[in-house]
Amino acid sequence: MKLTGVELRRIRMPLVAPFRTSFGTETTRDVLLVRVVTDETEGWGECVAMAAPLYSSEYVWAAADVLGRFLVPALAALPRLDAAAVAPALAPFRGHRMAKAALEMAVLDAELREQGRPLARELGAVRDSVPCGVSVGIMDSVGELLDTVGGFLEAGYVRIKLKIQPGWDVEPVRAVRERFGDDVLLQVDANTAYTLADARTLAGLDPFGLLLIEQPLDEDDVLGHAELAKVVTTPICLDESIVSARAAADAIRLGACRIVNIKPGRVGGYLEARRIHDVCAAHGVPVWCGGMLETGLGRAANVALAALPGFVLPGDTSASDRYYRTDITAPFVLAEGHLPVPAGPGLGVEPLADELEAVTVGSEWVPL
Ligand SMILES: CSCC[C@@H](NC(=O)CCC(=O)O)C(=O)O
Ligand SMILES: [Mg+2]
Repeated sequence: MKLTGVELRRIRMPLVAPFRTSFGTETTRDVLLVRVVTDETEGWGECVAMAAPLYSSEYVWAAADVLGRFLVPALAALPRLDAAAVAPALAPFRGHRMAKAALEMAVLDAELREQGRPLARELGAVRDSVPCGVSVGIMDSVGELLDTVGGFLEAGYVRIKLKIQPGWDVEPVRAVRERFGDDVLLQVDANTAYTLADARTLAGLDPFGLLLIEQPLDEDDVLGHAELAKVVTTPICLDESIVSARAAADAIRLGACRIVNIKPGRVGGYLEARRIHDVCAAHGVPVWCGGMLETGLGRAANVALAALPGFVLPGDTSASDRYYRTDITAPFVLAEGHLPVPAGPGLGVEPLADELEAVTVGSEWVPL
């Protein structure tokens, strides 16, 4: 393939309801899309960076800048373009994994479309549908939380994840257990809101049979998670800390986690995500696919990834209507708690022109 054009497109997608975590409340998703045009076809990538650097150091304006100023020109200089060449070409530029992931995703989509191959098959999928969990934000009251959880269980979600923070942890978990019973698959996500001094509080979650406690401590505190794992019996799962296959191997060997949340955007792309899957499988560590409120483009790729053999826990791969009234692709609709793995070439989905235009707030072609 020869790169002939790259479009950076900004869209704004209002959420159906505010989504509150320990680091803030999201009401509208500010998304950067990357469209790669080659001499043969085109492909789409989605950057998962948030509007502000609150989940990680990346944010959407910085991603757009580093793509336009450094990453796309580095790709344009390649004599031959394919997805495997992207990460090595971008390696000299430090960090910016979410920006790099979006560009690699677009090149991968274009390459696979040209070859007529589905992403799921390219990654090594073994399933044609995946069981879906759902992430539930921090609420103003336990009553509101119980109504929300009840609605998602009604909708068929097979696993509930509750966002927690100091002061909103044991009580909401206890209330969900008391209302919906012990059989509901239940886990929590702290988004780094605790410190080792909170070990006792976190151990207070142990009686509730949670699948895992996700990223209780700071992204950099791998040894702290290993210490915490000696006090808390619920398995520790890492998200923000796992930025690469090497980070996954180190965290597992240090005893910092027994489960890994894989997010392709966080780790630099779907090819690195597969490497993390393989490292975890080699260590007998279960993985699941995390989410960053993706549109149908990222959702399609995440569902394909979640179909790999090591993804044995339901992921945050919820239906389009969990966050959006109207998606920019054909919506992902939950059927008996599952989403179908796209079977078409590349991502298997593409933006719907009218829906995409309706949410577009900016577009620029990067000079090659
Ligand atoms: C705005 S919060 C994004 C990061 C968060 N993601 C989720 O909770 C799942 C979001 C989704 O369903 O896409 C996480 O730390 O796992
Ligand atoms: Mg998380």
